[in-house]
Amino acid sequence: MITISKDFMESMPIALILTDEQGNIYKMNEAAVKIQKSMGLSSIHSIAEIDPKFEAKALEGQEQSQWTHCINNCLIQINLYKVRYEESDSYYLYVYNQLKYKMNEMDQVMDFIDDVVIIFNKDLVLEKINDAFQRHTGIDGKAYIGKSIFEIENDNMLEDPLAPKVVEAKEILSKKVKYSNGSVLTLTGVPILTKEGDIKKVIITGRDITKIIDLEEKLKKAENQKKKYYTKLKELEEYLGANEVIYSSDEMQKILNIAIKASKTDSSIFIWGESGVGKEVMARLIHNTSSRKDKPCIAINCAAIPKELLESEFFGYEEGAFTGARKQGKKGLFEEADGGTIFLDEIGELPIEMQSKLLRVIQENGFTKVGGSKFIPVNVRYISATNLTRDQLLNHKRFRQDLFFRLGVIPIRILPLRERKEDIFPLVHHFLKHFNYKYNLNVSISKEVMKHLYRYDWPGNVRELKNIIERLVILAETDVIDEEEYQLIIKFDIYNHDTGGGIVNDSVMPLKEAYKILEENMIKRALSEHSNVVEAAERLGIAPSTIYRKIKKGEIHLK
Ligand SMILES: Nc1ncnc2c1ncn2[C@@H]1O[C@H](COP(=O)(O)OP(=O)(O)OP(=O)(O)O)[C@@H](O)[C@H]1O
Repeated sequence: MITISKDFMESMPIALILTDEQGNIYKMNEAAVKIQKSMGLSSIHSIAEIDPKFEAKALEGQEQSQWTHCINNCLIQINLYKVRYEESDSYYLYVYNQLKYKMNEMDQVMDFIDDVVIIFNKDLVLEKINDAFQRHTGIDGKAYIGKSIFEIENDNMLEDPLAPKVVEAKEILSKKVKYSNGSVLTLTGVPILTKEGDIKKVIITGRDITKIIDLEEKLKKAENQKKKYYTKLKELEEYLGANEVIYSSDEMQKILNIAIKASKTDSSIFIWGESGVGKEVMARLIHNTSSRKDKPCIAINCAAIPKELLESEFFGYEEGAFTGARKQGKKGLFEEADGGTIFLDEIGELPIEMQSKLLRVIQENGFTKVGGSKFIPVNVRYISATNLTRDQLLNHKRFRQDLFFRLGVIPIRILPLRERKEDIFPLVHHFLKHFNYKYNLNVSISKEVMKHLYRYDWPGNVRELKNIIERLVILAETDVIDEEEYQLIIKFDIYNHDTGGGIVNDSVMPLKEAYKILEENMIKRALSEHSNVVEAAERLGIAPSTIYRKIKKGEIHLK
């Protein structure tokens, strides 16, 4: 152990600090006081106040060691010795040697960058490394400045290091490195060559991709989950029969036989039937059993689209076709349905001008967009539906015969529910299962209630039955609905389920309810006095789509 004197301490131009084993400062020379002041510290008592890391070195009992560190942008080399001072007990002597190297503007800029920058000289001695390295990896890279890459051990940064490979290959190389703090960086090493083609420097840049990897993993998990949910959904669909046509009557069996046969061809199909009998359900079944099942089935409610928008909705429009048009133009429903099926619901409400245009599309197997001149070929199967009678549709000159013959190659008539009462029983069970599952309940109905449902006329057909079952499931107070509870729940219905259709409105009731009844009455009267919804709506001063919406929502029951 060397012995140092007071004179030696004072005469040395480099900073010297003496501490005891715990790092408590015993003596500092003038140069050390300068460093202390430059750090903005008025007085220091422990070496840990300069940097806790130094104290750790002494505590490790290192007798002699050397390391470099950055203080105030200056690179300091520190030597630690165990010494005897003036013949007294042993002390630790910290010798601070400020290296010539001083952080310049470039280094400060480097420290601002979020990506890692590491620079090695031609001999692979670490010249510069920015703060980002420590931020991302938790490793104090600056402590290794001045050391050769081969001297630096014990951290992942240099395990199988990239720089020697770049020197060898003299080309840009990349690799992914995982650090002990869990971060993953992609490092890219670029060789800087002299004119002669020798290595001058190696610059390594690194980007923290931990978040990207996390996201990738999350995405993978989400994809797997999506697959699982999709399978579950399919199972559920099967369980709940979401796409199923429920029936047990011979009449419905015959209708289905025709529909399935028809689905194997590309012929147009025309479905007749009262509102809510299941025309759309049938159309989807035909599409799903046809060879077009993997292509879209686009349903268009001809009465719900405002007259002025029909053409652009059907065929789309070109850029700038009219004021208010979308800049990039728009695909029409026909283009969307290409290869698949178009279901033209409420076809009887299609204005006469659109009927001519539709006829042309069917004849030419293609169309031009609004404002366009290019012919767009289209291959679709047409399924049309109406709740008008044949007489209402054809005998009032509202529908073109030629179009009807084109659309109605195969006619299918779905009977109202009251004419196929055997279907009521399976439908009730199907909807009970469906809504019990949906609302997580376990409601069933008594035999007496089933008798009521069977006796009832169902002017709103399957849609009305579905609505009633949903209401029973939601409002039931007990698990098995008996007659008394049924009457209570049904009491507020605008239809009297026992008589099969009379309006109950002879008692005082909330005005909202009364208004609903009046509204339904008026709409029904208008519909019975006019041959189609458009005329009825005109008379009532409302849009045809409002009537259709109310029918769909079960607010209007048609008989
Ligand atoms: N046979 C059936 N099996 C299962 N659900 C059915 C059946 N028939 C109809 N539904 C259900 O009843 C409701 C009405 O059916 P859909 O919309 O197909 O009737 P629609 O005749 O097309 O009515 P609208 O003429 O008002 O358009 C839908 O919720 C449908 O799922």
